[in-house]
Amino acid sequence: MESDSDSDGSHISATPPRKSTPSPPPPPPVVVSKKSRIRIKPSKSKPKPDPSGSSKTQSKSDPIQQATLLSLPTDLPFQIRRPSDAPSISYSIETLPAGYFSSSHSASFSKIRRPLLNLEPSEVEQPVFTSGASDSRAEGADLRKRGKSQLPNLIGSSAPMPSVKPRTSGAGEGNFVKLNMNGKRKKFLNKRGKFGGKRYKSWRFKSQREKEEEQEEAVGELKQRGGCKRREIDGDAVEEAATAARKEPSEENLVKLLRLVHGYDCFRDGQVEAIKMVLAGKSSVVVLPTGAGKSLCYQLPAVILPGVTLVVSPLVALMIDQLRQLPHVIMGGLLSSTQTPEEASESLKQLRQGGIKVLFVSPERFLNEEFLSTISSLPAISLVVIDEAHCISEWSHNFRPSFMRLRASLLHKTLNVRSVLAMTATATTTTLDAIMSALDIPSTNLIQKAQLRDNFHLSVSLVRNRMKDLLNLIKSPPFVEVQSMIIYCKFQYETDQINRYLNDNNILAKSYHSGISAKERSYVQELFNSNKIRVVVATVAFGMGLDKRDVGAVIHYSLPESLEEYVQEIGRAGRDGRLSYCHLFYDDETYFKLRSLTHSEGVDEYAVNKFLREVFPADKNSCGKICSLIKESASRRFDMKEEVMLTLLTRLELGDVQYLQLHPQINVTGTLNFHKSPPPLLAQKVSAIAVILKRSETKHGQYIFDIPTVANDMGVTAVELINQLYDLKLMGEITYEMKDLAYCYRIIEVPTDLLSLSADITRWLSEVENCKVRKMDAMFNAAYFALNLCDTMQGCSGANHTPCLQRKILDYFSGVDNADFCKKIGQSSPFLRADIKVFLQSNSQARFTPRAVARVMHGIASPAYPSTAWSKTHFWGRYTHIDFQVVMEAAKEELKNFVGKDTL
Ligand SMILES: Nc1ncnc2c1ncn2[C@@H]1O[C@H](COP(=O)(O)OP(=O)(O)OP(=O)(O)O)[C@@H](O)[C@H]1O
Repeated sequence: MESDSDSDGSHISATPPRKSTPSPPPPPPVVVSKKSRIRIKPSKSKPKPDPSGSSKTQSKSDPIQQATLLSLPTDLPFQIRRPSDAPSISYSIETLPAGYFSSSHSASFSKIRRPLLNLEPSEVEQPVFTSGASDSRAEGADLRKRGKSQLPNLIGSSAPMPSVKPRTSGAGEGNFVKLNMNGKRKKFLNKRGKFGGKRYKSWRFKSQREKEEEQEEAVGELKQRGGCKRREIDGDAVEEAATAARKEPSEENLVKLLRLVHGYDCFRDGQVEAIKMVLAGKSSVVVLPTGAGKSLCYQLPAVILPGVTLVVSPLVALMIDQLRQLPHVIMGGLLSSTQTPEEASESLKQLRQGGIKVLFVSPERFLNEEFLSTISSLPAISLVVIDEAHCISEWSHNFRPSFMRLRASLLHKTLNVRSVLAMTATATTTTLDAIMSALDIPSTNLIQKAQLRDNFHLSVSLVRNRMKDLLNLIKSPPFVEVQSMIIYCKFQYETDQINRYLNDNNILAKSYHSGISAKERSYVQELFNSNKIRVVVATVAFGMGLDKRDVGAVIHYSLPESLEEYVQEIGRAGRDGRLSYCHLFYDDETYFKLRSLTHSEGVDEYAVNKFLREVFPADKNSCGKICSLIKESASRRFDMKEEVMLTLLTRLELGDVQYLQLHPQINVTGTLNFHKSPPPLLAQKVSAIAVILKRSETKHGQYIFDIPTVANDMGVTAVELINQLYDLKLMGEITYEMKDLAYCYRIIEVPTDLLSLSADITRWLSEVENCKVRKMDAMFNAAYFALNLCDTMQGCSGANHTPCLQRKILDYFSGVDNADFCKKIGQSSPFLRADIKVFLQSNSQARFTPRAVARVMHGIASPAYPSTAWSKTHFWGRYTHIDFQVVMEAAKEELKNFVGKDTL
């Protein structure tokens, strides 16, 4: 999810020849300027290159796309209406006829309304506040067409678990289109006539292009669902069964409800336990394997419990998928940063009015005052679900600082939440401890099953000629029989290369990574789901939450960064319970590169201290002030990735002492034009304008100002100021633009001893960095062990390494540390010091820290030393095989010796 290996690191080249090259340009000066925190002058923004590259042209001439579009049904069951006199908000609500469900206990069954959200599934929810003034929204996905498959219960032991069925050629059942349950044909009701199909309630004119995109997306959704019709649901029966289960949550009553709501016959392993725990109001952690059906553990309670269920998810795309997968009796909603403020307000309004039963939110929402006050004013939050709960822990493979906000104190005390359900498929014992302590969940409330399904056939091989090896693998049994497969790569450029290579070899494939547009990504997913392509070649960006049941194989073209990542990714295969094949290619070189990348977020005490000095102004009276840190420029100044800065700020907010309070990210540089009243006249009426006139610079008749500065003067929050400006804009008085996305915060307490605070934080960050390295080593060692050291008596044979890999994975999750048997990484090199010396001499105009030098030697780009400039040096990536700490130590020594240099 968060891993930058999707985008970073693709620059890493093989060790270049030793020859002298021209010196790269010096990095930006590493001088801290206080002015940089509050910027008045707008910086010239360069047009950004289209990350999708030529994807648009490509998709137009794409034969698969053309074929798909040509075969579109002409009688699609939806209409698109857009009145011309519409304000610029856009959402759509589906309303079932009143009385479709009669409910006495809550609004949840009275009608089913499904908001159509105008949003793009971006990779990660960004905690951003965007002004309505400058919004342009991507097209929405139709979230209503969610045909629910009715499938045999194939995974889990409480349910009848068939012996793992082998995958036969063409056995792909397709996704989502299973309609047969218990051998009986279920009735499906086409709601088209009844509900008038899809009704877009949209009050804004959209461009022709937008309309086309919207149609394509809706069609995609329909196709993704395989044109599946809805199951008829008897609302009264659901209501009756829910009431019975509320009164007596026996397994019998729960199964009755399960049949009605989900169409399944029995629960899978762990589900009943989890559901009973939730219904008893006990907070719990559920650790079940991928594809085991964790979502059902909150979906069914949501039908039974009277209040709202909040589901916190790390990815917007994941939230959208989960919203789609909600059973039809549950009214779902979503709050994400991709919505306009109006859309978000509409969701909150619906929430307040009882129109939403399950709300998907990003953890960043817990920064938003309006959201928090709405939540705390609700009569009842029955349940908060934390999906992918490992994100809470810095010891997981996917730590999200924003998840730190979800602590027991906030959830229980401030928001009065009844119980919390934390769910994950991949948590080590250390991660689990961290989750349980953050959420205050007793160990008795842990529901944990084996973290690996038993329908995987795992194999490993050493890379010789990677592309050819891959092709041979796909063309030989059992992979040649597999209808639907995913190939995971580390770098975006690899996915594109392999995609071309496979298509050249008559294998229908598409690549998927965060560098292509959201629209194209969902298009690829749609082609895959409808079995129009056989292979998706993807980075880590593809996968989480992906529930295509008939994926029969996952191939790792390069090593994952941790066993958690490996387990998550192979977990996309075999979700139909059949045997699925997972092959891993590995080699030392990739391991070295990836191990280097685990150091890309490391920082030194020096940088942390510099950061803290800028976060906390020298001004003694700064408590209570709103400050901001412009992300892009600060990232370069401190040579810190944006995520690292956010981690630091979150720690300053949520650590032992609360030094600051984070606010939503906003663009902090405003440029204002007056249109009706003369500025001084308007200033007499509106205090915001008076302050802006006082605090702004004028340039070409425009007023340029810093939003936090004006907000501080007015004694309001930045968001309140923006709302005032927005009102003036609607009145035609002004127009404005905002830029320079920044972290915003209010200072609560200025630390007295910055030095020791820096030392503490740095120690913590370096433990996190080491933890990542250990994860990488454990992954490599498991593969190495399977191939080289495995005791074949344990059941491994030939290409089958299932028994030993399974054991390694389970040991790893249960905390058995057996990763130390293979030490591939070098601890010394005779030429290292000499090379560093030459490097420093040939770049004498630049300033370095030991870490900056080690990064160059390891081929790791950083904000102040970008690969565009530094990968040209022939030392770039030359020492990936030597431990990063060893290189850093050597750099420290050389910097000390380097006469005339600031050794830092
Ligand atoms: N009791 C059940 N019987 C049959 N199918 C079930 C049952 N429970 C869940 N499923 C189905 O199993 C599939 C996987 O469920 P879900 O997406 O909740 O898995 P998950 O545990 O969240 O997996 P991941 O961690 O990989 O996201 C879904 O299609 C779901 O409908």
